[in-house]
Amino acid sequence: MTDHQETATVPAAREAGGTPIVVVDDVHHSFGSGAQAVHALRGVSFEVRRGELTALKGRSGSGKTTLLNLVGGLDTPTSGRISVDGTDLATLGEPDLLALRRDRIGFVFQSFGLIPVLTAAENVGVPMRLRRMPAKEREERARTLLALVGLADHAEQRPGELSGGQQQRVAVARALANDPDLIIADEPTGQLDSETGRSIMELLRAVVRSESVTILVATHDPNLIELADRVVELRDGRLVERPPAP
Ligand SMILES: Nc1ncnc2c1ncn2[C@@H]1O[C@H](COP(=O)(O)OP(=O)(O)OP(=O)(O)O)[C@@H](O)[C@H]1O
Repeated sequence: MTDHQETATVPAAREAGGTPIVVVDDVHHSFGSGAQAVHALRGVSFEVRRGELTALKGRSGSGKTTLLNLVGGLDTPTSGRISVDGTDLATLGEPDLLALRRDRIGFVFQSFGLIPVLTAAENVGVPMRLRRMPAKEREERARTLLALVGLADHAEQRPGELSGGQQQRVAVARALANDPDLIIADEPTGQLDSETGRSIMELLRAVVRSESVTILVATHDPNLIELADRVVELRDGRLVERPPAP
């Protein structure tokens, strides 16, 4: 862990005085019931501070994806509370959750999730289309974002014509399309070689500053964790507590 990092226990975050954009409070989540139930999260509490890159680390099966899905409003916790930007997700109906996911949160996945028949620019334009942004404005913003991620010359290429790293750059541009407050990234470097993976993390690091966005990224790659401002570690569905940084 580098000097600037802290572990995101709730008291540490409060002491440091940052405003939280995500508050996870005693969240439990199980899949199935009875003897077959899998308790993926067993009482997790932490905060994600605005304007920071928080890494969520933990071995395979520790509950990272489950937690990201809950924070992104893709699933509802079995118990406990999650708020994003001051709104308790439990108070939102499906249309409001949909609007939150569309307008306030950008998602980046391990498998890129691009639409193969669309060009890079059209893929970046998809979230803006869903918001009914006029075509000209949409195209201009898609090009600006592709330039931001270093793909100005690749706007007309389809995903199959791009490398894995380039595809993930398109996905990062798409996640930024609606100017979100928060980006949730689940193992964004999992399908990339280590050098390309590091360049994607450096890109995420850069957009935290340039686009004033907050990022919560799950990864079990120790090399990538050092680029985070703050690290949250899950083990068997529980947060690993560490003493506060000196
Ligand atoms: N839909 C589901 N139904 C049943 N069990 C599930 C489901 N999704 C996840 N689990 C279980 O919950 C636990 C946590 O899984 P999760 O995918 O959140 O872990 P992870 O840390 O993201 O792992 P990985 O790094 O492999 O993606 C695991 O035991 C997993 O098998």
